[in-house]
Amino acid sequence: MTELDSLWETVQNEFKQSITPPTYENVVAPAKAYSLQNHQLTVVLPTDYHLDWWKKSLNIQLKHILHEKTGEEIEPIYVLTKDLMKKADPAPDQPTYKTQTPLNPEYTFDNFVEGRTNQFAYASAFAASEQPGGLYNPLLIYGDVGLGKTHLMQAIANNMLVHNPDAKIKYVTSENFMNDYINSIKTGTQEQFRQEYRDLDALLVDDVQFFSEKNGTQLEFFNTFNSLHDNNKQIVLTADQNPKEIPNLTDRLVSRFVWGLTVEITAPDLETRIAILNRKAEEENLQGIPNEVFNFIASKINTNVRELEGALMRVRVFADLHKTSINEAVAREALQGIGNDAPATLSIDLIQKKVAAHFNINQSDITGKKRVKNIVIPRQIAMYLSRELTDNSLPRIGKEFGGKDHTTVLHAIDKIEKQMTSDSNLQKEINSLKKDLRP
Ligand SMILES: Nc1ncnc2c1ncn2[C@@H]1O[C@H](COP(=O)(O)OP(=O)(O)OP(=O)(O)O)[C@@H](O)[C@H]1O
Repeated sequence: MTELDSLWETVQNEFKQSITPPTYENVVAPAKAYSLQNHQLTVVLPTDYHLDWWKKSLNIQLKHILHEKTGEEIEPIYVLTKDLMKKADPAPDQPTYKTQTPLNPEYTFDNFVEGRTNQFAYASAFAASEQPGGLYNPLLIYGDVGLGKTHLMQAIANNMLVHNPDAKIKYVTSENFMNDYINSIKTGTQEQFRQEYRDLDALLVDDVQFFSEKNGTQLEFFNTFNSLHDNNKQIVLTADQNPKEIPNLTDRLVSRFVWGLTVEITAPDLETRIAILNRKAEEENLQGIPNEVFNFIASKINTNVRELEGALMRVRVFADLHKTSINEAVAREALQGIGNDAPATLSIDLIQKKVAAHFNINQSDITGKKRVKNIVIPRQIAMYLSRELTDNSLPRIGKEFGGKDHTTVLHAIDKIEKQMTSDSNLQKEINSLKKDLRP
């Protein structure tokens, strides 16, 4: 039994205990797990009726069980058997390189919340999808885990398919690519492999940092890349860091990766996190959640959007189990020990001390009134961090900065946010302070 089979058996057993026998027999038992890749579990279902049922009534619980069993936030994707057959279509005994991960239809530009830290990536991805093979080729999106790289990458594919439903698009992880390549060597079917990877309108490869040290695969990918690029076919790549910093990637591959446009996504700021939570609640049909709940979750989970979604889901399941509506107290209880406990432990005082030490000035300068540049900027940064890393209100922050008005705080936050979009050194400095404050 494969790991996936055994996980799916556990999942089905969990459902068995919580739903009625007829629902189990008719809806859960016929569902099969097809693949688990890239935090996405593909579940294959026989009919539209099953699809509807899983999406509307079992989705949340499935996510919850998967999280409990694996410790990870896994997104289920539901596909119909007939659609999967169309996609895979394997001829007997013949390896096929079409066994790509299906696209998640929910990963669209419409479902993506734009904010300061992902705006550029969003705009570039959208432009690439409107004019594939054009200026932004390849488009490489890089950033930490769970910040929306795969979402944007698949949104490109989904949008290309809206314009041209026959477009030949392949979405794979770099690991898939390597496995296909190795398989083709083993079975002497390299020609078929090459044809299938090169006869595409767009190739999307997730997590190219995985190519590190895999020299044979790098060479094969280099050739695939050149062939597609020479024919003006769109290439989209993601990585967890700037390709120039990925160890053991050949220079020529790195130079190809950065040929078109390289864009970074960084962790969303507080406002974007709140907007994302609102959007997710809407998508899940959760109505009437008070704003304090969104504020609380967003200040607790401040790095990874996947975890942000997971936290909202956890609060929802917790409220369901306790048969209560979602409020701040419920959210606090449900998320105990999850994310950072910044609101409780990280004080404005500590932020001021750290920022002062970092810039070699006194804490009294930070809270004081001096208007010289080498003090004003650290002061504004400290205000910005107090808003980002704690759940203190603007008036409260103003008070702790020597009794300043809340509009002064707002102005400082605004200024730092704007400056960060054009000044990557400032961005790095603030990220390093954040890490220091919350290791
Ligand atoms: N700005 C956003 N708006 C809406 N949803 C988002 C946004 N950013 C991320 N998400 C959601 O967060 C989850 C994680 O995103 P995604 O899988 O694209 O991250 P990633 O950067 O590819 O992570 P990894 O490196 O782990 O693969 C997805 O469900 C995605 O839809």
